Amino acid sequence: MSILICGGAGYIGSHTVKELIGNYEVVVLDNLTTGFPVLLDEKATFIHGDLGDEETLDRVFQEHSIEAVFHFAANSLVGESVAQPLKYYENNVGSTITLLKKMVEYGVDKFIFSSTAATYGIPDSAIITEENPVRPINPYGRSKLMVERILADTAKAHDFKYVILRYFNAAGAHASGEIGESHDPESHLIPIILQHLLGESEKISVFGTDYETPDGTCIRDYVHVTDLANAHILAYEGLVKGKVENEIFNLGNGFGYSVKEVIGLCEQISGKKAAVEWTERRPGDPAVLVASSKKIQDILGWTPKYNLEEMIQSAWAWHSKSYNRQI
Ligand SMILES: O=c1ccn([C@@H]2O[C@H](COP(=O)(O)OP(=O)(O)O[C@H]3O[C@H](CO)[C@H](O)[C@H](O)[C@H]3O)[C@@H](O)[C@H]2O)c(=O)[nH]1
Repeated sequence: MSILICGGAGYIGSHTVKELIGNYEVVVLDNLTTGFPVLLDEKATFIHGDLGDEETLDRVFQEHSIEAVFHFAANSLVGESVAQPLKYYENNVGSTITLLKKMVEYGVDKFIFSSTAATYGIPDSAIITEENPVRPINPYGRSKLMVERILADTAKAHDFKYVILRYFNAAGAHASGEIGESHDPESHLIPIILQHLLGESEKISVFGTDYETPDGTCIRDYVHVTDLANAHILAYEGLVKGKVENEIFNLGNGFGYSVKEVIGLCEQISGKKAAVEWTERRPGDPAVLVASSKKIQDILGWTPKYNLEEMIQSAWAWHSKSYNRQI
């Protein structure tokens, strides 16, 4: 039996494939629009295709004995989702419906879904639990929340069970140094800072300095991508063993760092100084997002192993090695 990884050539998907290989057969489905061939693991079977395409899915489910699906494939940029909402609803919601229809048709009943802290919107408590109200403030968050609702309905109607993982800010690179975080164009804070420190850009921009936070910049909860990857495997094994069914879990380290603090740590680890431009707020950004991950710790025994310094160290090792490579 194999696990199907939709989006296995992307950042979090590729790190999860690395953790699965050796213990599980892995099939990766990716259309390579935001993923990179260089992140693909040669020990996994790769299918280049779109999960919104029924014929591709027929082929995947007919040719492979799929036991479960981990679904990472999505557009995930808050700013872009505000400018191009229909792209987000079409890809993140529409294509997922096609995938779910085919899973039901072929009797594949286990689903691990990549959701996001963006479903909470502007939280009314400093630390966010799964009980917090979900009021997303951008189309990206709304698209993920819509899928969460669709999963609940699907599980009521069909032989189908799921775990939803709401990630906070994924960061860091694999310990092997073989894979790491990259987007094209780069959009995420830590790679933007590290690429700048490697001389790829003249300056970095900090979006907003007037938030209600101690230093005025946004606070986020960063969680190592390998810790996220391991949470998927625990969730899947929990479904198999009947320990969990149709649950939602936050994934974060429980500590908030401001944009200024992240820049400071990157400077410290790289030994280089950043040129910073202080600019306007970016639409769709809440001031503070920090997770309580107590629920997944209690139920599945997940504990994050890496702190922010280690995330940046691993990311710096990967970027220093690979920034010249066309990825
Ligand atoms: O050049 C930059 C890039 C980012 N930021 C700031 O740095 C923080 C982190 O920004 P990222 O773009 O790295 O991450 P987000 O918090 O916007 O988004 C992340 O968390 C979200 C959940 O809140 C979603 O899951 C999303 O996919 C994921 O990338 C934000 O305050 C952002 O405004 C800057 O100041 N300058």
